[in-house]
This record gives sequence, structure tokens and C-alpha cells, in this order.
Amino acid sequence: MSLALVTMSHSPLLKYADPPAEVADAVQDAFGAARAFVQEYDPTLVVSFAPDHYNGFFYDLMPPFCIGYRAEGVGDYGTAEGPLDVPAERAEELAQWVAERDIDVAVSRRMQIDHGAVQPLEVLFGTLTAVPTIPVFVNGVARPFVTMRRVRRLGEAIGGFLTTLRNERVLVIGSGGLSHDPPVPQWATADDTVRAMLLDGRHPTAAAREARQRRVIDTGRAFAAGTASIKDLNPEWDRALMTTLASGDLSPIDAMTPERMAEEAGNSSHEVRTWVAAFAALGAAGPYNVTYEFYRPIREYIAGFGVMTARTAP
Ligand SMILES: O=C(O)CCc1cccc(O)c1O
Ligand SMILES: [Fe+2]
Repeated sequence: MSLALVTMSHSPLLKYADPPAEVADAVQDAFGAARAFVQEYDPTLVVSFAPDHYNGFFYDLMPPFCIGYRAEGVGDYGTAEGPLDVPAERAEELAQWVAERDIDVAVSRRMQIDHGAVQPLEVLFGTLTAVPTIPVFVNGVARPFVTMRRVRRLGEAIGGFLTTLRNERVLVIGSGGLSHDPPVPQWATADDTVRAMLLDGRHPTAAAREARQRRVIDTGRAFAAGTASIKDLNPEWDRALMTTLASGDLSPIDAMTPERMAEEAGNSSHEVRTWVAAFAALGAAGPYNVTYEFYRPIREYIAGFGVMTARTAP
């Protein structure tokens, strides 16, 4: 049973920043390559590993992982709003399978997902309902972080389940990263107003959402102009990680720690957990080949921007 994979950075600034045309075109070309790969594979089921940015998951109950039985996009940053087509019974079987492999996952019958999960679906399929999709939340912004080994083992367990689905062509997606340090609030440094949002900020007013987005948009402009105080992108770190993921041997990733990741690649580099889970899932079906790779550090998007496609070796 073979599997296919697309991992890609996301950026809320895709529609709100203005990089040089050559850069924007290169990203669109990379999206086109990923889209062509997916069209050719013609998946019947998608499993999407994505982080969240305090739009669906908050500190009133923050799990490291969550499998969605139902899910809807919240429509942040102009992304699609509304329900996904989640095959609920399959999602339940998946959660049971994973639980039996000693990985503790939360489940949600009302998962809310943001641009982190929605953007790849829009890029690859145009809509949120084109292909039945099981969303898997992987915490990438809210301390505490589980070990990278745990993330790899989650991916392996999910991949093991997917290889049992003989009548499906399954695409796994990983969304986020790579190195980047956008102004996502953190509990330790937040004031009372921001803490209230981090605790339980569901269904913000339009004005509150606008204010949050404005801060990220302004930071992107300043970062491109060289006047932002956020940590710089780290292309060497990004390329090294992509090389490891492509190698098929993910064991070196177990040694990565949240502290060093934040130090070397920024506070949102933890989003690469979704890539690790996705590659580990792919690897559960056997050796794989990377069929496409794109990488550019893009300050306007506040992202070490990568796209990879891969499939089980023939
Ligand atoms: O908190 C937000 O609203 C989004 C922050 C953000 C910015 C650029 C790239 C990202 O991956 C990201 O997460
Ligand atoms: Fe993100």
C-alpha cells in the first residue's frame, strides 16, 4: 500500500504582503508543482497535520495532538470558512488505532481550524470539501511541547493505520514552518488582555481579529524592510531539516529540543512538527522518494518557505 505526501509552509501573509514579483511567482510555481503532483496521484482521502494559532485551540484545554471527527475553517486572513468533509467513522477508527499504539490523542467533534490547516487545502484543491479529509492538530505554538520522538511516533502510528486502507489513495499533508518567528503571543510575556485571548479567544469580534492580523501584517512589512525585532530566518537550518526528511531516516530529529529549535529557528519553528509527523506517516508505508522540493527564505511572508512532495518508492 503506497502513500503520498505534500509538506508546505503556510503564511497568513500570502494575500497581505507584496514581495518582489519574482518571489511571489516562484511560490505560486511551487504550489503549481504540488498541485500537479496531487492531481496525478488523485487521492481519495487526505490526512492533514496542521498547527493552530489560537483560533481553534486555547489554554483552557490545550492538547499536544487532536484528531478531528468534524471540523470547520474559521476564515482568518481571508481563508475559506466552513466545514470540511471529514469521514467521521474513519477518523474514529484512526483514533482508536492510535490509542492502541500507546499514543494519547485528543479527539474533537467540533474542531475549528485556521489558515494553518486551511491554506494547503485551498492551494491543492481550491475548496475545503474536494476530498474527504481527516484533520490532525499538532501543537506548534503553545508550550509545553512533547518530544520530537513522540511526534515521529504519532506519525508512524497514523501511517500504519493508513497502510491498512487498501481501497484508498491517501495523501498526507504537513503544514507550517520552517524557520520563522512571527509575533504569535506567548503566555509568559502576555498582558491580561492577551492572556484572556490565549485562554479562550473563540469567536473573536471582527475588530479583535482585524487587530491581531494587523500586527502580523505590520511585522511582515517591517521584517522585509529590516526594521523588525523578530528573529531572522535560518535557511541553513531549514535546508538541513529538509535533507533529513528526504533521507528517509528521521532518527536524527529525535535529538531536536524545543529550546534549541526556538533559539536557532524562531518560536514558530515548532510548526515543523507537522512535517515530521507527515514524513513519519509516509515512511510507515516503506521507503519513499522525494519528487519535488522548493525552498526560499521569504521575509515578506515571515517564513523559511518550503514545499516538498514525496511518495512511496515503486
Ligand atoms: O499568529 C498568526 O496569526 C500567524 C503567524 C504566522 C506568520 C507567518 C507564518 C506563519 O506560519 C505564522 O504562523
Ligand atoms: Fe503558522
